[in-house]
Amino acid sequence: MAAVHAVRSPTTHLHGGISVNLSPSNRNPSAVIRFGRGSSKQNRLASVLSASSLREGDGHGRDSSLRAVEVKKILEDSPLLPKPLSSNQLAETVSNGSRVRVAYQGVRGAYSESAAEKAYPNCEAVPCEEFDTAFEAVERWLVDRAVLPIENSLGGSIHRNYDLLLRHNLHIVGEVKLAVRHCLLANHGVKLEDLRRVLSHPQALAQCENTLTRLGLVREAVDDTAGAAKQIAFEDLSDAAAVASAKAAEIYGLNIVAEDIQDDTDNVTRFLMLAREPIIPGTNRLFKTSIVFSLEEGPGVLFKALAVFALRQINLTKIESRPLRQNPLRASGGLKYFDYLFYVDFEASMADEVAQNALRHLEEFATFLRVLGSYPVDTTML
Ligand SMILES: O=C(O)C(=O)C[C@]1(C(=O)O)C=C[C@@H](O)C=C1
Repeated sequence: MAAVHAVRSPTTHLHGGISVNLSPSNRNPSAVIRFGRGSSKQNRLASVLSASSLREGDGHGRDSSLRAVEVKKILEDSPLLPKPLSSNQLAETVSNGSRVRVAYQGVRGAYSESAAEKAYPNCEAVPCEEFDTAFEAVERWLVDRAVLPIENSLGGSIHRNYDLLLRHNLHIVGEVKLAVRHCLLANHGVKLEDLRRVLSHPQALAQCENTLTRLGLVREAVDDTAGAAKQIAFEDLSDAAAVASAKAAEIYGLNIVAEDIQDDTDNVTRFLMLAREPIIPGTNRLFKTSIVFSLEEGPGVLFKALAVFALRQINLTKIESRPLRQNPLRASGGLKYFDYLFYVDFEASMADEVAQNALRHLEEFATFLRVLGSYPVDTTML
């Protein structure tokens, strides 16, 4: 593989984007939560209720039953009262009914922006500089949701997001799969043979390994694919191209020099939808559950852990191990072992008794276990 240089993209902060100062003193949820004046419905309710309390004592007459009907109607219509939750709705709307604000990593034209729009049609997609920032933006109520990549069919896992899932307290409320079709973008007038360098997100560079090697281009890693396109355009580079989407070409006024340059036509990235609250798992559609656990050291312990699913015919769709950072090495019998966290996705809803039994069984020998979310499977790519 040709050399990869780490280069930070120029100004990855676009208008409307988030670059939060993450110091604790900056916790100010009032920046996004507004408490408006009472609505006309509230005022109507208040006057009906005060009229009824003023006339307490005559509460069995015709007047009072009319008032009861009126109060019931106002309450039913009121946006202030929580509506019964349905597991389908929970992933898609915010409680005040306004447009969902969804954080993603990158700048406009990034694949993550398209994933956010696929996950929450009609949302306001909010660009963030880092994955970490997107997590924090949800936690601090600056946005309602985050949509972040977790794995790609060619490049594998996005390890950073596995680690952040554990460090933060968000819940997985859904997944979305996006077909990723990479283009080689350059300034107008620049031909394929003029190119010496290629800029992109490391995952995107890895997904186009064969084409980039064939073209003999030196890889330069930047924060996101669209950021690479932006840099090519803003610096008017004539020896460099970006691996990015056709949408990025349109936004930054670049020419598509080559299309579908990924190593396989089936290039799919899976993104997680994250929220402050979990959704209530259902059994009305295909659900998946994501968990993370750690185990004691010993022969066959991982085999036993995975057997709790096999015994119950539960299909595993993903397993990933990551070093346990706070405690990466464990000493036992004079030896030092690496300590791991295991992330497992399985095809069952936490509403299913069989899934609950499997986790109860796993708890018997896991040293730590957390359910990251139980959410509907994205079946659009099946
Ligand atoms: O750089 C982008 O456009 C992104 O959205 C990031 C990202 C990733 O992190 O995997 C997302 C989808 C593609 O797999 C390539 C890059």
